[in-house]
Amino acid sequence: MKICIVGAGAIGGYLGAKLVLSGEEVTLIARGSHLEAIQKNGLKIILADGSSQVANPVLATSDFTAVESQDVVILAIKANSVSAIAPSLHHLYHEQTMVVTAQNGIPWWYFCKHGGEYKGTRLNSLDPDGIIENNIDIDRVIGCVVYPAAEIVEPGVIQHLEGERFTLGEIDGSKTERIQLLAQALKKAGFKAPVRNQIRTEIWIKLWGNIAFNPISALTGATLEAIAQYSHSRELARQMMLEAQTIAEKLGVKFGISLEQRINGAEKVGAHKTSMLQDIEAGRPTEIEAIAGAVVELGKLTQTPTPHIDALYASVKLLELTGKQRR
Ligand SMILES: NC(=O)C1=CN([C@@H]2O[C@H](COP(=O)(O)OP(=O)(O)OC[C@H]3O[C@@H](n4cnc5c(N)ncnc54)[C@H](OP(=O)(O)O)[C@@H]3O)[C@@H](O)[C@H]2O)C=CC1
Ligand SMILES: CC(C)(CO)C(=O)C(=O)O
Repeated sequence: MKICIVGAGAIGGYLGAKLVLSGEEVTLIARGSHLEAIQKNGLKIILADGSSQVANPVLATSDFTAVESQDVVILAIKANSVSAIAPSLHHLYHEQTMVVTAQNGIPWWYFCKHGGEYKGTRLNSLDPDGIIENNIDIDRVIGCVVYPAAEIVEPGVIQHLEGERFTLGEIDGSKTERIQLLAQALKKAGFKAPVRNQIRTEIWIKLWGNIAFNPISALTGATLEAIAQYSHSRELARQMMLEAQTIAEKLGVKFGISLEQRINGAEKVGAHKTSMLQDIEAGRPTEIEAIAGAVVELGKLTQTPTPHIDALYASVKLLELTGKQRR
């Protein structure tokens, strides 16, 4: 398959490198010193057991116009970067090209093909001007939930920490031939790629942890393990997660695991800095809108009070703002 990874960073780089090594025709879109290092030396992944491999893609570029049409485009840029690249994606399309959203948070397409009273609602926190919706035909979209944890440790080098699962789902829940082909390619590359008919449930289960742990870590500098083990921050996480659960249940989602199991799952990842904390430390914008802003918006839509999420959302937004002022 011809697969283009848009944003070959921590997750996209890990995914892309293993797909290259399994024999897929992979193009990587990256930029800056990371792109230069990939072009010069290939993309190196260091696996959790300390071993490493170098993958040489068909092409590594920052220029969307230099890429030929693809069977699969995997969006592995941060959720807050999608609107900037959406108008360039048409260069990568043929008629059947799939677009896989490999990101944390509520995706911009959440209410597309959804049914019920909120059918077709566009979330302003995610796609205020409709740029994404207008540039990514919804029939191309495949939902994806990212479970691995990884980091760019130096330009051209990705450290994989743990996790192999990329859960997939058509957004209307159907089991299509195209999604099975995609799942097969991911499995051949060594990933777990279950195909689910309720991808929004999977998205909420992942987000359940991110909505609490990512903002708390961004504000305090604490790791997942530390937040889960200190009783007051564990309780704060629980309150945020209860608010999110109430909203999700009003939208028809049924959580198959308990809140305590989800917190314990995050704790087991260990002394890991969340991606939001990594963004704050690097002075980058965060994914606060996809992870918390969208949930605040969904709270208003479903008339669900979200006082704990609101407080953390406001604080991370302020941190971003004052961070920018300091730079
Ligand atoms: N890292 C992790 O452990 C996990 C991440 N996730 C999720 O996965 C998604 C990807 O995160 P992650 O891999 O950490 O992010 P990274 O920042 O590591 O990777 C994204 C890459 O895309 C590049 N990029 C952004 N815009 C462009 C552009 N216009 N042209 C070329 N390159 C571009 C970035 O470059 P630059 O740095 O210059 O902006 C960066 O290298 C996020 O939604 C995240 O929440 C989910 C689970 C775990
Ligand atoms: C913490 C982790 C790896 C898993 O919950 C994550 O999703 C993030 O850092 O954003």
